[in-house]
Amino acid sequence: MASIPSHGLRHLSTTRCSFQFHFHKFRSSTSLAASPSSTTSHDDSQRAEQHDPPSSNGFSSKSQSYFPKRGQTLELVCESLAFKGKGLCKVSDTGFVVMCDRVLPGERFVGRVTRRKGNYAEVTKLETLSPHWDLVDAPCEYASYCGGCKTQNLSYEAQLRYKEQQVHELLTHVGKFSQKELEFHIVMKPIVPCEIQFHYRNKMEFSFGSKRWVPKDALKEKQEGDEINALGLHAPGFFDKVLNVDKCLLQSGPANQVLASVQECWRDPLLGLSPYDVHSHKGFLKHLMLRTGRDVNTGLPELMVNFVTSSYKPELLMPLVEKFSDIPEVVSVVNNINSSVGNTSVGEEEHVLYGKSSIRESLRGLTFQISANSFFQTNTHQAEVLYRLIEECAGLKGDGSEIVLDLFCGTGTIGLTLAKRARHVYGYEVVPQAIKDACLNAELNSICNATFVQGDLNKIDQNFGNNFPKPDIIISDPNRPGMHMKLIKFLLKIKTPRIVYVSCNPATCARDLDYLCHGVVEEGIKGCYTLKSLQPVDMFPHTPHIECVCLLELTPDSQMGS
Ligand SMILES: C[S@@+](CC[C@H](N)C(=O)[O-])C[C@H]1O[C@@H](n2cnc3c(N)ncnc32)[C@H](O)[C@@H]1O
Repeated sequence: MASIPSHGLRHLSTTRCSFQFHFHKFRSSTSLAASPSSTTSHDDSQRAEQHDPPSSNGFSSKSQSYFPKRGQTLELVCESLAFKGKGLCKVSDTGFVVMCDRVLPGERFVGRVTRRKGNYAEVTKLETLSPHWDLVDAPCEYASYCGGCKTQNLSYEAQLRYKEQQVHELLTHVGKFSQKELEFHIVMKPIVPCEIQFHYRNKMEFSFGSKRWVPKDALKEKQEGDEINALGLHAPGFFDKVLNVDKCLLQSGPANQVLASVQECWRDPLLGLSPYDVHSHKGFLKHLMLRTGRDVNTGLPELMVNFVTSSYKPELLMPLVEKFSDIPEVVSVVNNINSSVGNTSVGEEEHVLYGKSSIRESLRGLTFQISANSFFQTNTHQAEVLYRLIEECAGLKGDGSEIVLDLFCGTGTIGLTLAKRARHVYGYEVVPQAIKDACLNAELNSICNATFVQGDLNKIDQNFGNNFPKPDIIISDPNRPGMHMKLIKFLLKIKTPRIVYVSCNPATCARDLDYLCHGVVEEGIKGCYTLKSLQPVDMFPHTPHIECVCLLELTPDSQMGS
């Protein structure tokens, strides 16, 4: 990711196109001292992020007087899946809540208490005594220890059921919505499944590592002379250990072909390649990023291969490139140079080694250009579904009279898909490169009624809103921490007729919906929106992630005084 500027919104002078891009500047508050509101926001965000089970979640006074000791072993049954896909269990007799990674509902197991966290404890699974309900065979050989797909051996129907249940519980406990407000399946809709449950990811990033992580079960099979370095995915909880992976069932077929051909040869001593070591900071190869797009004319897949290395030595990479050059889908090979000790995939320079510098993808009838580091929805198939839902919720009249404010706009994809029915779209985003891409995407699709502004939405002040007309519809699509209290207060003040809140974290989503609908009680600020619908969408099968599209409308009485 590009570095996030530490101050407020800035001008971008790029006006590559003859379009009407005005790069406004809105003043940001310079004082970042924690105000009561920001403290509230932060505390709540932490609670919502961690999803500490609140007291209304079945915690009896009996359970509060009991606390298991660190190191103690307990026999437990997983009751349901909670936030981040952790199994929620209760200690028999006391009802005390413990959370455990990698256990699934119905599974009886022995766990060891590892740490206390607020009013619950975390345990690590030692042994399964009897398996969970809805057991299926996980098709991927790495599923039981790779950090990516935690629920591959849970039937897909059960995965959906638990995701839906989780959203409902968060809305009740964190969002404080009553059953009446939620009117289950009227306001809160059944989750939209993903039709494609494998090969849905258009981007995967593999790491090269000098320390191969071998799961305990596989240790006994380990042979003398086994490789110690690896190309694959980081072992859960380790920044320096890599699980060697020959293929990943979440990425496309051509991407797996490239991964296999790199795996076949990168360790050949004749090539002189070495994995980067995160401790000694020596070595050359850092990451292999594979992105799959589409030739928008033929509809056929096209692939970008991005090698992230610690220095620029193309002569070392070219023999690798030759190994997969016969894969027809590969249309672009780039090399990002990241010479810093940090291990991110964004380089300070980028060189094209073969073919084009970017690939393309189409979404909702528009064409988007994707370069190595630009943000694009990771599941293209389901993004089509998600964006259709957003469009439906936005409910634009289509007569070109309405103003859309697209907050956290990334590369402008949501705003641009709405632009043809709007008078004007204003997009706000913190990453400068994303703003550049948004302008480029507008140009590519001949969209002239869009303005993209770079700036930090966590640092807005009372002047925010002075540089654009009052919006008729606001789209807000923040990343996992949700919206800052300053933005919540702006939304409560501006009283826009409709907000479409798109969230990738149901915990912070529930918190923000509570503020918008019920108010910021600690500060005596009233809520002014009504939750009209909340639609969970499964964008990432086999993982704990849940996306939600929420429609909020201004509560009729609140319009007065706006
Ligand atoms: C979930 S993505 C949504 C992107 C876009 N709406 C889309 O659908 O492709 C969240 C976006 O918010 C941006 N972002 C994160 N924090 C921000 C902040 N404080 N101010 C403005 N933008 C921010 C991220 O860079 C990212 O592009």
